[in-house]
Amino acid sequence: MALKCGIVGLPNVGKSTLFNAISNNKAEAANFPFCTIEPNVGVITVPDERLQILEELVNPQRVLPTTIEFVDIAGLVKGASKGEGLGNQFLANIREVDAIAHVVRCFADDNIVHVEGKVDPVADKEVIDAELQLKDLESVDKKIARIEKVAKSGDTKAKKDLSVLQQYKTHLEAGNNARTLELDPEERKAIADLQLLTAKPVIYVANVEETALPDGNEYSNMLKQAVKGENAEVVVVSASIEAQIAELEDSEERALFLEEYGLKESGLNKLIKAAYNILNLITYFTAGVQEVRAWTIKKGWKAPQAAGVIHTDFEKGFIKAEVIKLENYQKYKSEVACKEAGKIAIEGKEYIVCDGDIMHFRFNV
Ligand SMILES: Nc1ncnc2c1ncn2[C@@H]1O[C@H](COP(=O)(O)OP(=O)(O)OP(=O)(O)O)[C@@H](O)[C@H]1O
Ligand SMILES: [Mg+2]
Repeated sequence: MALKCGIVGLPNVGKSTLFNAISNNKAEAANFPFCTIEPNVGVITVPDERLQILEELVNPQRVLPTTIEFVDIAGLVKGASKGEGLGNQFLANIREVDAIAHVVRCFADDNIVHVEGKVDPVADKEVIDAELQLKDLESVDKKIARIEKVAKSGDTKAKKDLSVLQQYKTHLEAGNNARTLELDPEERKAIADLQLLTAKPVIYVANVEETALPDGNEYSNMLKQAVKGENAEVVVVSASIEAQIAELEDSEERALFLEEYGLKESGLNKLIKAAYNILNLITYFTAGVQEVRAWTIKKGWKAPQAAGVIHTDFEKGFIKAEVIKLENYQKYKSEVACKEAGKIAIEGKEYIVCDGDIMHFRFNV
């Protein structure tokens, strides 16, 4: 389950700087399978301190963190929904991602050209939003046209869908993002096939100058204020600082560097955490002498579905799962000791996997 996060924003706001910082990390952490993919996609490992805990206890041959893909998408300009700039291609790229990291310029630096002539994070965000909303309106209108007749003929499902679509239309036309329309999940199914761009979860990345760290500046505060009602996260980073952090090989050096700027963690870490949070993702682990590994699943997934991310056979032939809680593993130090202490739970098909569970699946093929 490779999670994709698209980096979106106006031109020249720091998207590539951020992406390059992220890609550098990829070079440092080459420890994952299938690392060669298209150049505008960076696969990065998700930092997780629990992996170190397990590594010390299990002493495996290798440790494999889970990964996230970041996609550097071309800058968007006014009129993109009508094909300006890279227009449609760019929007198709966004369609494919699970979440959007919307980079907003929050640094004042006269040397860096701003496409709109002045730094105004709220207006900038609205330019991007408006383009995405126009594209979404197009999708909604198309579907309305498609089902209108059926609805008129009395088909109940089409009638219901039509009413939901019309609500989205009104909402989008009023300059709102689809994600802020409050409907129940059942109703929302009417737009599921449309993959609306403004329905995707979003993280706003307030790109500030380094002197504004760690808490941000007047611009990032304006942005935070403006997106309050959106159920979105705002992460304050300085892309230029991230690039410098990425160049440091040594983890101690990095820690010192972060401390210097009053940061507890890198912006990249903050971004990853925000993405996990907004996408409702959790991590479980497998731990054996050959390999300790982290796996990403959605909150609420049952054991067979969770097993399926390792291999489809695990899901199809699922028999049961043996589950150890991390705190028990830490306390008893080994699987054998956990077993003796009665701390391995045998779970069936209905078990809902929890964040941090150490799983061992039994299956037959
Ligand atoms: N936090 C920051 N403070 C100061 N300057 C920055 C900051 N972040 C980025 N910059 C500078 O802004 C300029 C534009 O950055 P970058 O090329 O990453 O933008 P972009 O969003 O990728 O643009 P495009 O959409 O055109 O590809 C660069 O000169 C970069 O060094
Ligand atoms: Mg760029």
